[in-house]
Amino acid sequence: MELDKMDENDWKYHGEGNKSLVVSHLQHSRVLRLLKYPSEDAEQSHQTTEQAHRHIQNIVDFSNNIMKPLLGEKYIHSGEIVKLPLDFVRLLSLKIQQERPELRCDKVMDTFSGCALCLPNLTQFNSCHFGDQRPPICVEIKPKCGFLPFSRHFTKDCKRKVCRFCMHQHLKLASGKWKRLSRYCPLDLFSGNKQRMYIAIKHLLEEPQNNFKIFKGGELIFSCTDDMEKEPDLSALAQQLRPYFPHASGLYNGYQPGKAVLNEFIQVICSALLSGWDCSRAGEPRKVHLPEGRAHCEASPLHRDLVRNGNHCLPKDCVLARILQTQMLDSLDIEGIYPLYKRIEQHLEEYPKERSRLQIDGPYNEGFLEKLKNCPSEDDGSVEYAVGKVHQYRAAMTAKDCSIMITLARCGENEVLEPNLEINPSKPRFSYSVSILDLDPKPYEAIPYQFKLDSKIVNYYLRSTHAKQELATVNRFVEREDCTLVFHPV
Ligand SMILES: O=P(O)(O)O[C@@H]1[C@@H](OP(=O)(O)O)[C@H](OP(=O)(O)O)[C@H](O)[C@H](OP(=O)(O)O)[C@H]1OP(=O)(O)O
Ligand SMILES: Nc1ncnc2c1ncn2[C@@H]1O[C@H](COP(=O)(O)OP(=O)(O)OP(=O)(O)O)[C@@H](O)[C@H]1O
Repeated sequence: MELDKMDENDWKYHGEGNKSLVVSHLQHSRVLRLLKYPSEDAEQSHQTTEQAHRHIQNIVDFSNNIMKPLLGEKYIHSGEIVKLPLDFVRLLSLKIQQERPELRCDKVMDTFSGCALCLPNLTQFNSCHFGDQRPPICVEIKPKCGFLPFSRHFTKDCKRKVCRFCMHQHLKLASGKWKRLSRYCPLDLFSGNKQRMYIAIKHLLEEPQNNFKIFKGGELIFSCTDDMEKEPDLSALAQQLRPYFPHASGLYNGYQPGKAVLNEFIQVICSALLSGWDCSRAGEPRKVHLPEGRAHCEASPLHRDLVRNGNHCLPKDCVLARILQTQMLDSLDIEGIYPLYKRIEQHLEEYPKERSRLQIDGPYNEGFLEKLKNCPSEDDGSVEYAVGKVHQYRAAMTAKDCSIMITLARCGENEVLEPNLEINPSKPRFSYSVSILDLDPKPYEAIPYQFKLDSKIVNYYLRSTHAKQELATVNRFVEREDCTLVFHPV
């Protein structure tokens, strides 16, 4: 990429989240990830070139030096900072504006600094591939938090029974963020149990929200649409996927072939999520077990027996296990972290110069990782303990908000693959690559906001489920009253 010859016509809109916007190159397998600002005060709130550069450098450092050792080198592409010509960025911003989804237009792309992150396009296969004409399929999953927290600091018991994602759904529905409740439960996806994982992915397909996307040849073909009332078109998706599962189309003698295609597709995703074990090592892969009682969410629509009696563990090196273990660095929950945050704030009031020694705002280097890893297991009342726990919490928060990209390519019929590239020898042959993206550090200053949000989510969940229970009781009572009238004629 020649930075002095950048042409906006070589790039197209690819996607965006809350904090960044991504464009992809038309020929090369690269993307640019640019920062975003709230549109109402973009002129005032934008960062100087130097600040934006520092911000993106922090993202790269956090990804490289903190998240990579925790999640595993092979899953992570941290990218490199590039300085783009401002004319190019402004023209690019104008070019892509009409393609942006309405729900993201409360923010504008950074056209002031010229700084961006250049990354491989993970929706495409980077190695030249495999004699098959079909373009690669890429599945993006934002799995969210996969365990029930445990902490003696809880003020509400329901946090031990219902996971944060399922509780949050009620608040999101009430605030109008989404129009339907998702039946997806992260604890099912992270269970390692194939039946539970299958159903979790099925629920993501039925209601993708911002947790599930599919790309074909780098183009988005399935996600939540701007018209949130509209249900996802699974028949159209099956049609798109049919060429990858020719065998499935013939199943059931043509009866509901779309279902057979989606069924096989889900199984391939499950296999990729559970893969990662080095086949060359002898013996069975080591497993990660969640402590009993922390892997079952009472709000999951799955049948209790399936959840309680199945086999629930993850192969140790699979992407889900690595993400889950990092999420579980949050061992105190926000209710335990908030008092430690206040301890740090008090300390910094007295000794403001300590901010840099304690690496509150970075740098995200070996020193930061040491503080995170060597945090004492018991609270000795020190600021060092508080800082270690807060650093752990922040890495865990990043892992709770990251996304997994699984890129799949069909192998040509006579292809000979390296053994760890093949998913399931008895099924259609796919090679795959699994990556983790969006590993930005979560700001230390956001802890008070997270504390308030947590209590809002829990209180709203309790109110809305109690209201429903009361309504159900009243309905039952009214039904009984109806019966009384029938059986006691006047
Ligand atoms: O708080 P949550 O769980 O709602 O997560 C936020 C996400 O909402 P979600 O629930 O996934 O729809 C939210 O995603 P959306 O903008 O809703 O797609 C962001 O990822 C946000 O992170 P950041 O502030 O941009 O760094 C996320 O905030 P963090 O809590 O990870 O900082
Ligand atoms: N390297 C990549 N290759 C291909 N697509 C990418 C890449 N990085 C990001 N994307 C796409 O761009 C979208 C937005 O990127 P990203 O999730 O990093 O944004 P964000 O603003 O940080 O998200 P969040 O809302 O979680 O804070 C992703 O959902 C993904 O579809």
